[in-house]
Amino acid sequence: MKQLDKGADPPDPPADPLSTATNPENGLSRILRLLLQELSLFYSRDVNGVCLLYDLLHSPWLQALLKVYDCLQEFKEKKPVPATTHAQKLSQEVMELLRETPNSSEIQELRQILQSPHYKALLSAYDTVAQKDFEPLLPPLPDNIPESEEAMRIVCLVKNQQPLGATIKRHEMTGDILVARVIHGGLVERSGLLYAGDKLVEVNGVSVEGLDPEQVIHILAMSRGTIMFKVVPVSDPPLNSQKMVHVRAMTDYWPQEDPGIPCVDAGLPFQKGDILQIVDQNDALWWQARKISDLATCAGLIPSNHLLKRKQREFWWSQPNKLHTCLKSTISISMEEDDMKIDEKCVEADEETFESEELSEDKEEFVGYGQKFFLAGFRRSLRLCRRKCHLRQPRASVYCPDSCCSAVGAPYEEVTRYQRQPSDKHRLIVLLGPSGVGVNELRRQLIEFNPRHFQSAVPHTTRSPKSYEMNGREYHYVSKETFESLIHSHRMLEYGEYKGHLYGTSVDAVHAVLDEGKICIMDLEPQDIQVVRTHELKPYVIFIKPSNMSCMKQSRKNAKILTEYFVDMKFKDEDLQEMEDLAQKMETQFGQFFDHVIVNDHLQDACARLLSAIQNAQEEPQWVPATWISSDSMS
Ligand SMILES: Nc1ncnc2c1ncn2[C@@H]1O[C@H](COP(=O)(O)OP(=O)(O)OP(=O)(O)O)[C@@H](O)[C@H]1O
Repeated sequence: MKQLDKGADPPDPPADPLSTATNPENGLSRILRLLLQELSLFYSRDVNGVCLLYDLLHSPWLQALLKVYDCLQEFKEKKPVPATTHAQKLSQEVMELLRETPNSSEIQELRQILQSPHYKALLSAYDTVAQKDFEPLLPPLPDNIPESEEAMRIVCLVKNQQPLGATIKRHEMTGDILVARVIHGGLVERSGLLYAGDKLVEVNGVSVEGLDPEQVIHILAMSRGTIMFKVVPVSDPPLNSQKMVHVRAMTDYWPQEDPGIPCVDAGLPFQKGDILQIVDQNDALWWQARKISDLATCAGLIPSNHLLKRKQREFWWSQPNKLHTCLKSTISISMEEDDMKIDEKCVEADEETFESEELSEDKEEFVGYGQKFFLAGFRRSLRLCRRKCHLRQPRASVYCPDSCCSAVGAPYEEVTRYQRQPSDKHRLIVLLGPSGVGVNELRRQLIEFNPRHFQSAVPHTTRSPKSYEMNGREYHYVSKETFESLIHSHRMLEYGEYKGHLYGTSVDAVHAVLDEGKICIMDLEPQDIQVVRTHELKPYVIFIKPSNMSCMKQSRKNAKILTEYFVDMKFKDEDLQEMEDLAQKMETQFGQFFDHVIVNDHLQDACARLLSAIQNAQEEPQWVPATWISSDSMS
């Protein structure tokens, strides 16, 4: 922005070239001009910020914007009528005249413009609007309408490629065919002519009395062009005064596989994690919703919260062999298998050897921005402990607080848009993925890339510090009693036991990073996601996924899997296959919690995508559980 010298006289406000077009008494441009005059008095006195404000208000773009606004206001007030209702005819006349005029480059250009299909279409649209020629042509009313049919309404709809957007049903007692529901955004709803509850009497002159709904649907399906309905209107058309609600689907739903749906074609399939806009909850069983990724389409039917919960429960009980989240996670099973597959020829080393071998001090420390930084939270014991997460029995209560049935959980989670303000703490970044996919590698790369911006929380342990370690640097060294009291007071976000010692990350350790204004990057097992999903931490969960097998074989040629043994081993094909299987299980079981998915193929590409995802999470509006925001306003 151009700054003026302080103390200098401000330039005169520019002449208003559009003043004849705007109302000089009410226009915003005029108010702006007066404001500029006022400000010019302060300008010479160099009052703080006035120069900046003056320059802003003086900027040509703002002035132009306000003039456009004034013109639109004036246009609105004038309620303009079309200058002509026959623009196409006028254009043809001009073409005739041009033919008689001596040729020049301008005339040629004008002729080209008038003949271009876009221009012709524009004039045709203009004429249609000017002549108000867009109402459907209604057939004449029949002459011999009996007295008793006075309450009937004749509705004509012009069918296009899309479905009509309404469902019908037969009244259980009277056998009447009724409009069951009108789909939001569909042809029927947009026409405003038919309502849920209207009784169909005739369709295209055919009486529907005694017909099955399927037969009526067949008549409708066979109809082309205009369809005429004779209906007895419902006495009180339902008013849609409902608030629009957004939810995250916590489960998949396939209408084709649901025998209970009233109309399969009207069903909206969705997958866990999809954000849905619920536009109608009038029906206790079937709601209407759109996917946020596809708001232009008309709404579809989805089971209500109550109904879907019932379906989930029935599904679960009918499939006793299917793994249930509250019984045992798929992850812990694979971990056990993993343990059993370890090569027996390897010689186990003691923990001390691991600690000093795997992360010698030069790996934990690095210099960036002329400063020494320490990498906490990458120790082997802690990572191996995470793998043994199934030892953490008490965590099951998070999934199954009341009974096994409640573990099915709410099928929809209400969400709202959240935009982090610059003064807010950063959102916690959670990385998760199958073991060996590269979560720690990516986390390390991020921190090394910008240690002043990214940091891991310092974990807690009950093991005693080694001679070269410092309390609060590698770990917070605490007694078993202290650790357990942190667990019982719900201060541990994740924890586990490894070789007789407890390891874990506390919520306070995460806050310590966030309080420094940094972004805390956390590596988590998926079953702990629920614990970190709080309004205080507002975690953004990024799932790190392996790429396809051939790409993995290529990229992991020199990579090593972390093992419980002294030597880390190279990836074998079975390891990569296991990683892929585990990734799939994680997506199936926890995909609803993932805010973003990154395929870790080429390390540098994956890092770049991770950086951009984190930036978006902190700076762009995101869908978060509505409870996070309401608890913000309450606090
Ligand atoms: N994109 C990649 N290309 C090549 N090698 C990679 C890539 N990502 C990670 N690696 C390597 O793969 C190995 C395993 O990665 P990492 O230690 O980060 O796994 P992890 O997901 O943290 O699992 P765990 O915690 O079980 O060790 C490491 O040697 C790492 O350098």
